[in-house]
Amino acid sequence: MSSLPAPEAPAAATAPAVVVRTVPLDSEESLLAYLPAAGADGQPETLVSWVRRGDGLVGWGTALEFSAMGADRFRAAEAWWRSVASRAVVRDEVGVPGTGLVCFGSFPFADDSSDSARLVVPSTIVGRRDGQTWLTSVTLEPQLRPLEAPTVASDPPSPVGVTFADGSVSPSDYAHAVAEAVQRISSGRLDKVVLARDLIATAREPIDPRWVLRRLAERYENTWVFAVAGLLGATPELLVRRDQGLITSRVLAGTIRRTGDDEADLALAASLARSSKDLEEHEYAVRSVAEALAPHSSSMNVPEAPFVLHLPNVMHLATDVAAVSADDASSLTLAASLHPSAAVGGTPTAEAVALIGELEHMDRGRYAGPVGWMDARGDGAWGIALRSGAILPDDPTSIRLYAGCGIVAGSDPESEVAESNAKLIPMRDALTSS
Ligand SMILES: C=C(O[C@@H]1C=C(C(=O)O)C=C[C@H]1O)C(=O)O
Repeated sequence: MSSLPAPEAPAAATAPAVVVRTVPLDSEESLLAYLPAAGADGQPETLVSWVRRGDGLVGWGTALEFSAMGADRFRAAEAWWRSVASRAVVRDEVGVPGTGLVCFGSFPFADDSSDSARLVVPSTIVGRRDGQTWLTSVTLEPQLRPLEAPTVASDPPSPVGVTFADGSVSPSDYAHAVAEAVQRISSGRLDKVVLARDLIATAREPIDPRWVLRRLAERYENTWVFAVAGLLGATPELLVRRDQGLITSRVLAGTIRRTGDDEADLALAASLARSSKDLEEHEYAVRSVAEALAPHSSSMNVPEAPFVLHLPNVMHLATDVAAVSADDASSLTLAASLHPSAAVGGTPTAEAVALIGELEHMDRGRYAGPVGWMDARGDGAWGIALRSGAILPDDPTSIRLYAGCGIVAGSDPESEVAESNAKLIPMRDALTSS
């Protein structure tokens, strides 16, 4: 009888035990102001952020990190996190979602991406929820140490001499891909596919992510401003949040560009809310989220009609789905079961993802994948990494920006190029304006 291969060592045996302490912090300072400048021991990619309207989490330093690739990346990350959480010694004097042990994560969109999923446990975290601020420290030392209050960092320098160049998909390549997708949709093989393109921005000096994050937070208050392992952005789309038994998701699909004239924009918002092309695109996205959450929920509220979400650059049809959690699936497990939603993949999912692989000619990396945070209880929030860019790992002066659009039977290639340009505005402006 041939012997079976030895089972893999359980991750719990390898994840080191961390000591975690959370204390209240008396502060009204903006969270992003705490992020330290990159230095010899603080490379820019160790900064993490998940901030909206002043609340959220920022962190720096790396106590632990994990990476995984391929189709198994979510499961591997979840297993690692459980092992870390089970071995952690935690003293939490605040006790709300986001205190105690917390990781930040970012996942590639595609199973075959050459990029890897990352989970990071920062050594210092400053968080705020409903005006209550706290400080968390994570160490590998067996002793609890007294915590030092974090200091407000100096203002980050603005990027200098930024130029933009086509990435792997030029606007005309993109228009061709959209036209081809419309044909495939007309031939009945699928209903919707989301196609994306990229742009490379290059500065004269390494880009300070803190500059970008501050600009995004100032201008895009209806978004979550995120940073994980060099991926930065301001996403208006919440894939899923689990907060003490309540599950929520903000689904976006259906977009119109803003003109800058408030009255004209109101008329456009009304036309978006009536547009059958956009309502159809939106319906696919809402349905994909409701179906994926159903097995984990005891009751769910899906509003019948979307509202219009106003951002400075675009307006979207939006639906907030709410559900009561029926099992102990963590926020990451929920995010994994929702990914890729029809907002960034298409309908049906398998056909759409295959068509993206065929027509897009680009590795999305972690763009359009889940990005967010999770605590030791599994509560957390995961956005879809949109309106974002990834600092090139081997060239910190450059960042690859991405934008995509949902394509349905009625889509027009030139309008989709224009829509993708509008979706690039937040990151372009954050890199160029003073
Ligand atoms: C794919 C992106 O955005 C998604 C596509 C949308 C659309 O096509 O209407 C709207 C919001 C997002 O779900 C992006 O910003 O890159």
